[in-house]
Amino acid sequence: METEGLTKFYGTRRGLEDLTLEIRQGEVFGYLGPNGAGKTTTIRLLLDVIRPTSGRATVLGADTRDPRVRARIGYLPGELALEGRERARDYLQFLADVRGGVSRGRIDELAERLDADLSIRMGELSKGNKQKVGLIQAFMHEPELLILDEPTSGLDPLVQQEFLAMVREARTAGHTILMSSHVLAEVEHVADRVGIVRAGRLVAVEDIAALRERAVRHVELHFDAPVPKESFEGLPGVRDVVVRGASLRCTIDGRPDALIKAAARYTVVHMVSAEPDLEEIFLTYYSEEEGRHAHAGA
Ligand SMILES: Nc1ncnc2c1ncn2[C@@H]1O[C@H](COP(=O)(O)OP(=O)(O)OP(=O)(O)O)[C@@H](O)[C@H]1O
Repeated sequence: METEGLTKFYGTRRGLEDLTLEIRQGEVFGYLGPNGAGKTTTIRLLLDVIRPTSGRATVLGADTRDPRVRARIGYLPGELALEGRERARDYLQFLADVRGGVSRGRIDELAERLDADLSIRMGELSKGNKQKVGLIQAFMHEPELLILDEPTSGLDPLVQQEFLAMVREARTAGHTILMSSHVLAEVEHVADRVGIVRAGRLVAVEDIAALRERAVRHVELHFDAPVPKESFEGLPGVRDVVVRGASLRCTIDGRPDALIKAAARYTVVHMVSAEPDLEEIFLTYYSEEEGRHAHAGA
């Protein structure tokens, strides 16, 4: 998937401006931004639901306007309009018959994995069940490209885990996944890269692994005897050092290497290291001036 200078104005209102982005085959790309940032606008442009004011986009090697490309995409819209008296299973079966390419038993298999009740009438589905039906129709034909707008909204944590497993399986099959969210935590365990969009502009594209390496980490070390604070002060990437007797607390920016090597001179009896807080770095993108973090060659 590739866009070049992709721009959409709704009258004078900016939806998306000058998006140049490439998403590689077989990668999971997290598309992040607060409400109104332009995520849905981007997705609608990729699906040719709306047409750009300027710029261009290709998906699966074809122009977005090529009608043949749509069948190779699985799409979960942000707001699903599922209504009526038809039962969810009949609706999904109808879609499967129209689209083709859905193997026998696939709908039931996905429903079981997501714990979806397909006997319910569409108009009576809860928000969570609606989302599950939306996911089933997006995944059922095992599309080469999955475009998922806020896929985890309304799902409980267990179902979210199952959904992430489905995303990983799609990646293993060589498929490409673009998923939007306004929360990094929803995508960080599965995405290879994230793009951050704000007020209609892409402000950063980051490798999740690189982001994790730069992330802030809070660490606690317990020794078998009191340690001198001086041994730990001024170490590269180590700050906020507090020593109380045989315990040390500090914050690490990025790699813990210098701290580990300094600690190795003493006897460490216990260590606590919190998960790196990616959210902390991520939020700085929102408070920075627009464009300051712009990376070329996304
Ligand atoms: N049909 C429309 N007519 C006019 N303005 C629109 C339209 N759709 C979106 N916009 C505007 O374009 C901007 C981007 O909206 P978009 O829906 O793409 O954001 P988003 O990142 O998907 O946010 P959300 O998470 O709230 O869906 C917003 O300022 C929005 O008000």
